[in-house]
Amino acid sequence: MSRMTNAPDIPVLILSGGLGSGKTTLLNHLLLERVERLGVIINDFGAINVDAFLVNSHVDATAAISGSCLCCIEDTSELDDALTMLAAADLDAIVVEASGLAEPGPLAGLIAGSPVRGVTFGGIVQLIDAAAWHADSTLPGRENLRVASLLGITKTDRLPDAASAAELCGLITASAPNTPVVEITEGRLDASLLFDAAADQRAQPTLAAAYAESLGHGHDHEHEHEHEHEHERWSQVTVESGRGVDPERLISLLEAPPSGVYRLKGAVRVGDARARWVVQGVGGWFRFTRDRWPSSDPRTTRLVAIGVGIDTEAVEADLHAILTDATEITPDATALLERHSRRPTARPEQPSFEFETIGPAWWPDPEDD
Ligand SMILES: Nc1nc2c(ncn2[C@@H]2O[C@H](COP(=O)(O)OP(=O)(O)OP(=O)(O)O)[C@@H](O)[C@H]2O)c(=O)[nH]1
Repeated sequence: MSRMTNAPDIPVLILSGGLGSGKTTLLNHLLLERVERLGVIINDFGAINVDAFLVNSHVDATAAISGSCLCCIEDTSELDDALTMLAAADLDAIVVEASGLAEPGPLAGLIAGSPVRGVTFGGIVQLIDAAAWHADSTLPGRENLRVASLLGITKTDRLPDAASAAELCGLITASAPNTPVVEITEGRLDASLLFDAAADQRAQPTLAAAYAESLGHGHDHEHEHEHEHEHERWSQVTVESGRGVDPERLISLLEAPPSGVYRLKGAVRVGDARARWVVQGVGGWFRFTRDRWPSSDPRTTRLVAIGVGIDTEAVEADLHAILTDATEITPDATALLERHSRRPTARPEQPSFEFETIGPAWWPDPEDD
């Protein structure tokens, strides 16, 4: 349905947070709840937009921008086109899922200064991965925290105790005293908090407007990038194939990812099985869940590995080495898959299984946990 001409501007919310911090999980939760008519723009750093394939099919309207972080695109026409397309749809809100390497401030500046009619900047929800913080004590920079309208701490279930969660919350609040902080487990956020943040954002001038001003957005499409890009150190390797994967080799890759690889994600086919196997590796953990291929997808295996200082040729060879043309799955392989996976469940008390990897030095020493 197209939008009435006198309808209010659609708020555009930015969902940001480090690699694997839980953005897609939260977005899928919002889409499943179906409390609002949502449009989404999914930005992924990889050449293949794996996230676009992992976002729930209940989305009302969607656009994907791949291959770079939105915060550092020089030509904003792809973003403007996506916003123009979504602005014409009958939506309550648009969520931009930023890549895990994007900087929220400049991205907010892009949205706040966008010349597209019918949309308005609706705030930033910034996720902080408690497990990543516990592993290496790093937090997003103060500016990244302060520009957010809502801060969400994810994966507190992986912290050793409640005191660690309180310590993390205290550190965040010290950096951004005026920003509400909530815990979000397995993506379960009360959607009204998100949309209230958007409403507040519209009611008052924000840091985003200052970013828009400093970037010169709204005046022309080409702009200088003065902010430092943390992600220049990161590289990615993708594989996309009509072939399936060998379960044993896949599990071995997840258990011991190539050196420097922090994030490994995608969806794979195993033999001729009709199930889709979603692969999620973050830091020292991996998850492996079975769901269904969307009807629009011809069961294509897609994997992306992202890391620092990785030997991209070697990683590409490692990803290709798990592919196979075999259509039969042996009983042993089936048992292996079953042992490592759980069907996704709507019941919060039954989260899907997670496994700790025996990965390289990047990973926290299990003894430290
Ligand atoms: N234990 C635990 N795992 C979580 C939680 N939220 C998300 N995860 C898992 O974290 C992994 C990464 O989640 P995603 O939602 O894909 O993270 P993302 O931020 O979209 O990842 P990128 O787009 O690659 O940056 C998945 O295996 C999720 O199931 C949580 O609260 N607790």
